[in-house]
Amino acid sequence: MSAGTQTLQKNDGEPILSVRGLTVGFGGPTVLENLDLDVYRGEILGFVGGSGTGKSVLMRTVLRLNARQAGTIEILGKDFDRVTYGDRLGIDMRIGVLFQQGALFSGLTVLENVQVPMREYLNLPQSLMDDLARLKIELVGLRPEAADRYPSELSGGMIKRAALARALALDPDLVFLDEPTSGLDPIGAAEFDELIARLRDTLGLTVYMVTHDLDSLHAVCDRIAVLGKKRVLVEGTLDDMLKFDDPWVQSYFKGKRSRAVFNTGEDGRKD
Ligand SMILES: Nc1ncnc2c1ncn2[C@@H]1O[C@H](COP(=O)(O)OP(=O)(O)OP(=O)(O)O)[C@@H](O)[C@H]1O
Repeated sequence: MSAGTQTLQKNDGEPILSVRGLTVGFGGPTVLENLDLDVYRGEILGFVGGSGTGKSVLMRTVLRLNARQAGTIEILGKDFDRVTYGDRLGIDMRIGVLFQQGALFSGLTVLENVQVPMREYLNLPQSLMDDLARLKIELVGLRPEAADRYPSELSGGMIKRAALARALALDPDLVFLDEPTSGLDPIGAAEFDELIARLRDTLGLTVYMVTHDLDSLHAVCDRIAVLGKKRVLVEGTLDDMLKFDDPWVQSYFKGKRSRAVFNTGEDGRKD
């Protein structure tokens, strides 16, 4: 770990993702600098930070969609810089992603959307892909009829569920969720949180969730990581956040809204 990141809660589990000394920029000032982060197998990690701090850049870099200037990324036990083409394919198949707006293909039905990763990576008969896709659709709590609908015919909550079904198409070990509850009403958001927790428990998923949603952090996240000053300022439990001496972290976790969600007093203690 570089000196800048504080890990207040020691976690003896196995990291499924380990980032060290990561620096990313786009020609101007760097967006991320000397960033360290660990995500442990089986956990739900909530990733927070102010707007524009680089949460999406980090996620995209870990997904190899952005270049990096420095640093190492080890994912599912493989160092990015030392992987063969075959390793990369293997890694990609074990990672699922839910982008912020769902990013479904508008010209494809839900069933066809869920089958996109299957077509890309597997060579299966159509009837088997149909069965598998219907299973995933059921798994995320959509009714069977939703399979034949187009994205424009779905509500916001159904789009998120369909996108999650697609992210789960290849039975991944690790899923990245970019603000999964944004745009959902509080009931829809709470149901989605429950779904994430259930999938983690039943499928043994590891979940990396970028979120602004205090309810989600409280309800389902085992640990939280905070991005600020171009790096992960602190990783740990909610209690660790409440104790961490940084103005942004303090106002985020001890502000009026947080106090209502986390049931803490102004001093951060549980009421
Ligand atoms: N491809 C790119 N080229 C140039 N600058 C970029 C690129 N992608 C992101 N940035 C810049 O990186 C910074 C971080 O952006 P990013 O989208 O990661 O923030 P964020 O933390 O996800 O914000 P939000 O919570 O608002 O979504 C921003 O200043 C953005 O303009």
